[in-house]
Amino acid sequence: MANSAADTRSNRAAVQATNDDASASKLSCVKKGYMKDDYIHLFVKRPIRRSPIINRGYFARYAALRKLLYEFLDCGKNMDEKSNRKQIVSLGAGFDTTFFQLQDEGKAPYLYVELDFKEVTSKKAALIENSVQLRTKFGETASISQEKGEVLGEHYKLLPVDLRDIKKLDDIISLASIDPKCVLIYLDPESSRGIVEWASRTFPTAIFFLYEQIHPDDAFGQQMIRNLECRGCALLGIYDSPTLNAKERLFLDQGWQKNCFVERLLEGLGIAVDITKCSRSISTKLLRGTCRKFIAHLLKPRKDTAIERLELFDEFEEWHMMQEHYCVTCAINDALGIFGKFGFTKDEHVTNPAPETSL
Ligand SMILES: C[S@@+](CC[C@H](N)C(=O)[O-])C[C@H]1O[C@@H](n2cnc3c(N)ncnc32)[C@H](O)[C@@H]1O
Repeated sequence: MANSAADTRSNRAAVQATNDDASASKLSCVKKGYMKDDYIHLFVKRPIRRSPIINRGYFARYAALRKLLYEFLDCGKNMDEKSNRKQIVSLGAGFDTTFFQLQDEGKAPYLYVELDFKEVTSKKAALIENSVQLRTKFGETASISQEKGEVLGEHYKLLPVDLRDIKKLDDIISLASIDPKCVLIYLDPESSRGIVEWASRTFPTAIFFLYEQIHPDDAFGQQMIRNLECRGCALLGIYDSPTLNAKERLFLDQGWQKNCFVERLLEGLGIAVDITKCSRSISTKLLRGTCRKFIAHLLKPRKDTAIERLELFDEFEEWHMMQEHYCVTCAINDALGIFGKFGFTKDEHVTNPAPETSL
């Protein structure tokens, strides 16, 4: 679809505003104790308290990405330092603070590149420039330009680009000095064939991580689409790959290697439950158990936070339905053979349990 036609259906400003929404939701989670982030408050003008179900949804997304991110950073540890230089490219990075957190944890990759619309990167560059806490993360030699919407440090780059402009993406790769060898790319919320194909062609040793919506056609899905359209953010890609299979095809057809996996988070973790197979009272009990296991899986090995005790929560059916409409795609190109069995570990299975199962 031509950019201008896509822009009419999915308003550019509204799409950019999803970033403010994401940042406010993250801050809400941080304030409730779901996760730690010492920086996100610097990017939020008006803090909002989100409902428990939204907090949990955000936390799940954060925890899933974090789990795979750490796994990626740990891959190839037996290689020499130079051949194992990891790079992360965040497509539609918004005001994400992962880079700052990884630095504090001593886990920052060799290069971290963030891309977004210029309107967003300019605001981010301004916020970085005006905060000592953020500015000092990039070293003495870094240059920050609000006007260009750029931050250029030795190990971090923030650059403006419209992701639909594939030719520009190639220019960005050379501008950011990205070595195509080993890269983690993640994208949300909108994917397109062009970007998936471009990434596969450009990076022979890479993992593409994508977290996004599926099943636009059932009642919950239709409501989800309506809500986003009302805000001017049509999910332009969802009808093109509305199911797990279609999502897998999208990546395989665009050249990603076969060991790509696409899963609903619950299935990825081996804790999916088919609630149509149990009575209502049992299903509530099961869903509560699934919810608990879901969080426990995502939190491993962090055992210090009992997420369940943070907020009163009893919307298990709605939570389950919501999770059924999001999936994680991890597409892998492994020319260097370093990713092995990359992915979620499925060590606990509760699929279609017998009705008498107690949790
Ligand atoms: C929901 S926000 C997510 C921000 C961040 N990744 C996070 O998790 O907090 C989506 C971001 O994608 C950006 N985005 C969407 N379409 C884009 C495009 N065509 N080019 C550049 N950025 C885009 C938006 O501006 C927005 O900042």
